[in-house]
Amino acid sequence: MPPKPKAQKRFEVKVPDPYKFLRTLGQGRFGSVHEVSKPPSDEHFAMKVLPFTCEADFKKNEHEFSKLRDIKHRNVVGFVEAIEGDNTHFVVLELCSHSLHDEMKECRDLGAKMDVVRVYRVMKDILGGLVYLHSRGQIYGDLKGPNVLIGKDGTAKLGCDFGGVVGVGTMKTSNPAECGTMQYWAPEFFKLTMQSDIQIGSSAGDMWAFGLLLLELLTSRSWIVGESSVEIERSVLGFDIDRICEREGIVGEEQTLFSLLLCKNPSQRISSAELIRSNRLQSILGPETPLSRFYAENLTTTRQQLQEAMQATAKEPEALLREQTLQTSKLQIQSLEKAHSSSNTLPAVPKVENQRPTFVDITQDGLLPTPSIKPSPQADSPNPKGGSQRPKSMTIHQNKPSPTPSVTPSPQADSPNPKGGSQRPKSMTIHQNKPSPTPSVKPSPKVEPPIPIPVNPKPNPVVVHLRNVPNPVQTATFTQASFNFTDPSHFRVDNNVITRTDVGRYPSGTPMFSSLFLADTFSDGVISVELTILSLKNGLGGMDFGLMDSNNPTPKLGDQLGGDRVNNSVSLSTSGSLNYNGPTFQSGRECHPRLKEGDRVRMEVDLNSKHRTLQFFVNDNSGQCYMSEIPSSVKIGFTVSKLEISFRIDKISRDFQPKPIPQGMKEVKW
Ligand SMILES: Nc1ncnc2c1ncn2[C@@H]1O[C@H](COP(=O)(O)OP(=O)(O)OP(=O)(O)O)[C@@H](O)[C@H]1O
Repeated sequence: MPPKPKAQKRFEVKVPDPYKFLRTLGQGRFGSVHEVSKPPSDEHFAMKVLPFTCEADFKKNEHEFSKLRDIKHRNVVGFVEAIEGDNTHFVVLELCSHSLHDEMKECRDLGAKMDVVRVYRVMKDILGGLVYLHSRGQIYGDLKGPNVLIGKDGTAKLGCDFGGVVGVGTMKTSNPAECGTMQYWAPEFFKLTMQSDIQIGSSAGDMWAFGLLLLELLTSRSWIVGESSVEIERSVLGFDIDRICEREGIVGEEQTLFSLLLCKNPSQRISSAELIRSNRLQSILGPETPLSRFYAENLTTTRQQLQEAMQATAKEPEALLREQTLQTSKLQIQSLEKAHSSSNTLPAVPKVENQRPTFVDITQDGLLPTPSIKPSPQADSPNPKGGSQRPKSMTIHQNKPSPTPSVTPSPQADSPNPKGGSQRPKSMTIHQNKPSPTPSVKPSPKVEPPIPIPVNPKPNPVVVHLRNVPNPVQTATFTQASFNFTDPSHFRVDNNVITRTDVGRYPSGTPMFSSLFLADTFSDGVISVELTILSLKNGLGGMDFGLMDSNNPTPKLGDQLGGDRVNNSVSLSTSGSLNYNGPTFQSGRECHPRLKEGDRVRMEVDLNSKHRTLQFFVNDNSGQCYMSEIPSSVKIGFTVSKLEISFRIDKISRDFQPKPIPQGMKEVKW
């Protein structure tokens, strides 16, 4: 039995009246931060508890508060009051939802980059705060991700940092460690550290840090590295923005912006006022429309907000949203099709021998009366192009032993179920239909009448009326309809292509993971699910493909298959790592190279073998490890990040001969 984790003690922090302690938000270098309420009002605040040990510290704090009292700007965290306690200052501040660093970390954990529109939106807010401070002759002095807080409405704000710098004056100290964060120091500051009473920080220094932060957000990595101050100094002085732009493919207006921000000569560096006047950020963002503003601000999609945003463009909201997702996924599919048909790399259409597909009722959560389905004559006809072209529509059929004498059922398909109880059909395969002409997608931004939800006119696909689904998806053409969506509003399902549809529709900080599962529970047999990654939006999207113990509750928004909130689950993530959260430990293990667009991923689950194994194949290649002793009853599913991704489920098969585990392959025990 693994040792039980110790129950976490809950510490109540004593806060001055009339405030009431609610919870601890975090710990900084100079004190802790807590969420507090102020009864009888419903308002919540952040309270920084700053202990002081000497008169000098006390005076320094008081001096800083006096300056902060005058600062009122939507892009600077609001200062409410400071209360003096026993050797402690309690500083009451506007409560924010999280820090920019949290957002960056969320993306990095996924191996993804932050959405570019979001990056520029945040940077515009930060610039607003800097312009305000600089225009008052003040500097910020410690600009970095953890010091940028995100308000409840998604607005970025400069945090009030207490220590060597407070964002309200020049920093004069004999201890460089107190002066902001060395990694964000402008090159000119390093020349000063030899002096005993150094002055670090200037408005030009803020702009250097601004450029560095922008670069970090766009490229999802830190460019100034080093453990010691000597190493950091070497890294800053050797920093070459032209080379970085070349390496990262940063061109045009963006490159110009970086060269103006990250130029080593502070007198040539663009000032905050010049930058905001030049409208460079705006030109990179592109012309704003009410809708783009709406998306960019990542506001919660309430129907009212959406309609307000739509009124100006006089479009029907659902149609626009639908149109947008449709066009994106169609364009993605088209371009992939082109690439695939020219490179001939797509897998051949699975050919089902000895079995004649029949059709079973398909319902979603038992809600749907199944439309009558007739087998299409195309379903079994060979692909005239030899399987190299992606057919335009696919269906999952479930095969039953056919009464037709000419059809010999597969021996596995009819073999008695050793465990007796299961009524499931023995084999389930997705068949691909003949190519049909690709619907032409007009790239024109012109407003079209509402695009009807695509209901394939051919008899094969089953139309699933998703219930209780907020826009944009009310109906989806989906065949393996027994997909049980955790929250279907996050996905569009179109001919087995699953696309995350809610990109950019949530306030920042909203958990980004959403899951969907095959409704079947698998308790025996050999099961394989194969999918193709159609779009990772240049590496931005992320997905976890795997299984969990069928006794698990359905994961909630924010839970990630294989992640720390879904016990007894395992997944292969698009980073290529096998993530496992089991009864004894949690781990991530390198299994495959990072997945890319076009990759075919197959999960093979063998519940019949003695050790119940699980293997992932990418483009038919085995990974570095496999899993054994997986639960005896599992649910198969996906967790998709909030970032854009789409993938196509190509095949679900049962009861075939599993691939043997290669000799010497690393075993990961459940
Ligand atoms: N106004 C606020 N609203 C919500 N959370 C806050 C607020 N201010 C700070 N926090 C959170 O409290 C934690 C501690 O913040 P604090 O500013 O004290 O330190 P820090 O910025 O993390 O580190 P350092 O002290 O090195 O600057 C962080 O997680 C921060 O995001």
